[in-house]
Amino acid sequence: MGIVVQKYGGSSVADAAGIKRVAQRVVATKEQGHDVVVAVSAMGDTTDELIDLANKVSPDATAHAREFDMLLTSGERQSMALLAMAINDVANERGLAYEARSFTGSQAGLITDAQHGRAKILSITPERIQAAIADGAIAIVAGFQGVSKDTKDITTLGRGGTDTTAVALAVALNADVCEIYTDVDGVFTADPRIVPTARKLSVVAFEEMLELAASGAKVLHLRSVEFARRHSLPIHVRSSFSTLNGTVVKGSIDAVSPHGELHAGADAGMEAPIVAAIAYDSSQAKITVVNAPDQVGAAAKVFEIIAGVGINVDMVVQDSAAARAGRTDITFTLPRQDVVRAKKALELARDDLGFEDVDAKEMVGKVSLIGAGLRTQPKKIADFFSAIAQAGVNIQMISTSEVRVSVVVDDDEVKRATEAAEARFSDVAAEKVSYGVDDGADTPEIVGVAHDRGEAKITVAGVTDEPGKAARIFDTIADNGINIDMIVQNVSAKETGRTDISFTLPRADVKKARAALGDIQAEVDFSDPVIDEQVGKLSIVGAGMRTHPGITAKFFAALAADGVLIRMVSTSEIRVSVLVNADDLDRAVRAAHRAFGLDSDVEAIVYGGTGR
Ligand SMILES: Nc1ncnc2c1ncn2[C@@H]1O[C@H](COP(=O)(O)OP(=O)(O)O)[C@@H](O)[C@H]1O
Ligand SMILES: N[C@@H](CC(=O)OP(=O)(O)O)C(=O)O
Repeated sequence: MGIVVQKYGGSSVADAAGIKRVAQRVVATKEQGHDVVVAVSAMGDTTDELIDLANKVSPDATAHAREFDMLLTSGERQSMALLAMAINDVANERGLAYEARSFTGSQAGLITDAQHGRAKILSITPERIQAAIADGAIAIVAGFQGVSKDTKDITTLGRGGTDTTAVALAVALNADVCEIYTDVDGVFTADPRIVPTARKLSVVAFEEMLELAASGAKVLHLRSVEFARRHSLPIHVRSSFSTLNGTVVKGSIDAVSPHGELHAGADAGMEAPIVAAIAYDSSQAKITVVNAPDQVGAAAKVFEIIAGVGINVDMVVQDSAAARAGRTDITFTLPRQDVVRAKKALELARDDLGFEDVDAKEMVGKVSLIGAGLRTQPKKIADFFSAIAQAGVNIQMISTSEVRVSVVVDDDEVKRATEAAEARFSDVAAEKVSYGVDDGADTPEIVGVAHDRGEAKITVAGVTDEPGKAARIFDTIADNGINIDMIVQNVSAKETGRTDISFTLPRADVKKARAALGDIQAEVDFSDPVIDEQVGKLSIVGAGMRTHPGITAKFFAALAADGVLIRMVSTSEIRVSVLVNADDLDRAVRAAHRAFGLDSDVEAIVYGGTGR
């Protein structure tokens, strides 16, 4: 039989009893005749405790990047050695003729770049693991760490990175399957700690799992899903505390995947971002509801009206404009043939909704960069914006996802923008995409709800609305190694010719972003950035939203009914994300889950972990 790679998270090896339980499981797999390789995380909350300790010793501990990584990797050294001992005890007791051997990431051949705290895997040379397997041994590999190709220093892949270690090893060793063992029975329709009535999903497509992971469902590390998708390796997420089958992550939501291969060039590194295609679509229109009251339920009403006339919206952006307290603009794109009907329906409701105007632009188009690993490597996104800016094309709207970055531009500029992007990414070709994929009647509206408490929002207000400004801002952010998440560029304040650009980013990067923006403030010319750290992000995800109209309306109405104010909206093809006040987040997650009929009658079991 073939190789099985298993990953055990911190919650599965939280104490001595947990380690012994996992050892039994590993041996049981070996006894079934498989070669077994295990990636293991640090015990329980050890990594958090090490971080707390470092912060007590040194006020700016992360600034000592090399030593910080050296410290954190010690957590995995403990658990790998202890697990190997426990397995060897089980083997001795049973008179089995094999042993377990532990290896650090470096010994396992995990070669990374030199970015401490967020190193990317460049290659894996697993000779020692292969030799151990050839000896009949069980190899235990320390999670979330490697060694830099250039500096030879020890690096970490980022929090939660052991999932990525496991998947990368599975790919390098040509394993049959990668099993991720955790403290819940699989991937659920929402975090079972927040929504006890969440249901376990039996299968999830890669793109849906990417969006869930990118939106905060920490059951899988985002990069592990990206890795598995590139190499078509199924991941089985299951509990180490039960014998139930879990969730298999596999397959694509598209019968036809984006053309171009999802493989990077030879030396690009195993996690290098890939641009598979530039896609364009000139059949779009755009509507802005100008100066709507910024209050609970306003966005819901807009999309209820649109859904009421059977129109399916595509991109949606909303941001509470910093300059006009109490007012907001809501912009969305829709098929061109529906624009007159949508405008009429909205105008009939003007008094009820209290907005100032409906601004309809019939002739817009969308240009998209499609690929892999885009969000965790922001340089490609910045490159895309700058190619379009250099062609003199103004970006009117932006939406980003794990697998796609889209911009809306004037219809007569679609060609120029597409050609510029194609030239920048010269090894890919452009394709016209058609929407309205036939998913079949039984596709669920959404597969799940995810939330994220780790983000902050920055608004750069008063930016001159001309080509190149967004590119310059995001270039600077990318140069500082900050991954941006939601990006909303408002089309507001027509009279001033200035626009607001808001984005969300990991809260831990706020300081760095503030400094980076300070450096270009005079040159790009914008007001002081407004920073809000008391926010939470809520996302609904599912391929079904491409074909079921009214998903946005239903989502927003559920939030409004629970009194949740929507602070910012951004969408991708298969996700709608909103930013809400941090205090509203848990309530909002439950309201959305209920509204889409995802609640189950039985309570989900959380076997361990502290949820930290
Ligand atoms: N959609 C989801 N499905 C399952 N678990 C989720 C989901 N979203 C968030 N989680 C959380 O992910 C946790 C498992 O991830 P993590 O704490 O990193 O575990 P481990 O210690 O195994 O690495 C679960 O306990 C659960 O609270
Ligand atoms: N111990 C590391 C790596 C990891 O992947 O942990 P876990 O599998 O317990 O989420 C962390 O806490 O980030």
